[in-house]
Amino acid sequence: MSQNPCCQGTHAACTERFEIELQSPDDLVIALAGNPNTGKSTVFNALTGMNQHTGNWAGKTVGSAIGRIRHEQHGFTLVDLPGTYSLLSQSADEQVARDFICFGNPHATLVVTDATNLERNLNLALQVMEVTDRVVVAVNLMDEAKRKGITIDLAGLQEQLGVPVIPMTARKGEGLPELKDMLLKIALGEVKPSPKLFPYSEEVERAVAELIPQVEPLVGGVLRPRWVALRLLDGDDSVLAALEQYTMEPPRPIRSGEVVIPQ
Ligand SMILES: Nc1nc2c(ncn2[C@@H]2O[C@H](COP(=O)(O)OP(=O)(O)OP(=O)(O)O)[C@@H](O)[C@H]2O)c(=O)[nH]1
Ligand SMILES: [Mg+2]
Repeated sequence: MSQNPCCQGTHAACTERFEIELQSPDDLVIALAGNPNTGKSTVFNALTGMNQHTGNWAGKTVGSAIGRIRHEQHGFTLVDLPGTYSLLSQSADEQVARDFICFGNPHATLVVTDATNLERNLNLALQVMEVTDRVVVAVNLMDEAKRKGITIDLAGLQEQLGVPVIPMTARKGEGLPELKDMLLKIALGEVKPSPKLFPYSEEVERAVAELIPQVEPLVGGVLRPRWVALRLLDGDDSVLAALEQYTMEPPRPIRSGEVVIPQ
């Protein structure tokens, strides 16, 4: 099974940093990201039913939900991240989403998008694709798009992004079986997406190329040097602090803050 390089120890050690307890060390961890109001929680609830609980991120007031499912004899732990427009760590929500995708070592990240607002939503998807290859884009609210007369070239989108695109109407459960199958294939490494990263201006690309050799020894093996170089050019060095925080010995997990929703 493919692992992120940050997972030098066990996979559980990675998720413990986020106070997420895996039921089994073989659990496949899936992160759910997306802009606010795109139906993330609807997808999450449709997948997990009531088999979920809320968790609090260490030292943060931001809540998240953690759910478990079984699919094709594999256990999945799903982490519903706060809705964000970007991963640029300008808010606590964005920082939580960024940190989990970067350091929580999910086996796959699902980006839920709104079919009626795709252009704006793809911004986050493109940012996630800069951090990890293991991405699925769900185009949700397909019923709303149809109602508004919006048609989406799904095959063209998939081709241009280089990652699997799954159309969904989560409210009616449409697209869920296809989504589960794709998440499993990516988590097991049977499908290896090749995100097509969009080049920045010549000037930015030149600066990135100059920075990469300096960034690589600091972050190589854990984060993508290109992505870190882009963050530093943005004036955001919080990613380096996060790197230090999450690559230290994991703290002993405290789970007393978790609220279990009765089944
Ligand atoms: N028509 C339609 N509505 C949907 C669909 N999926 C979700 N919704 C509705 O969209 C609204 C937002 O859904 P949520 O699941 O709460 O969205 P979210 O992304 O979790 O929202 P935040 O957590 O607030 O960012 C709700 O009213 C859902 O019922 C869908 O496929 N079709
Ligand atoms: Mg939600």
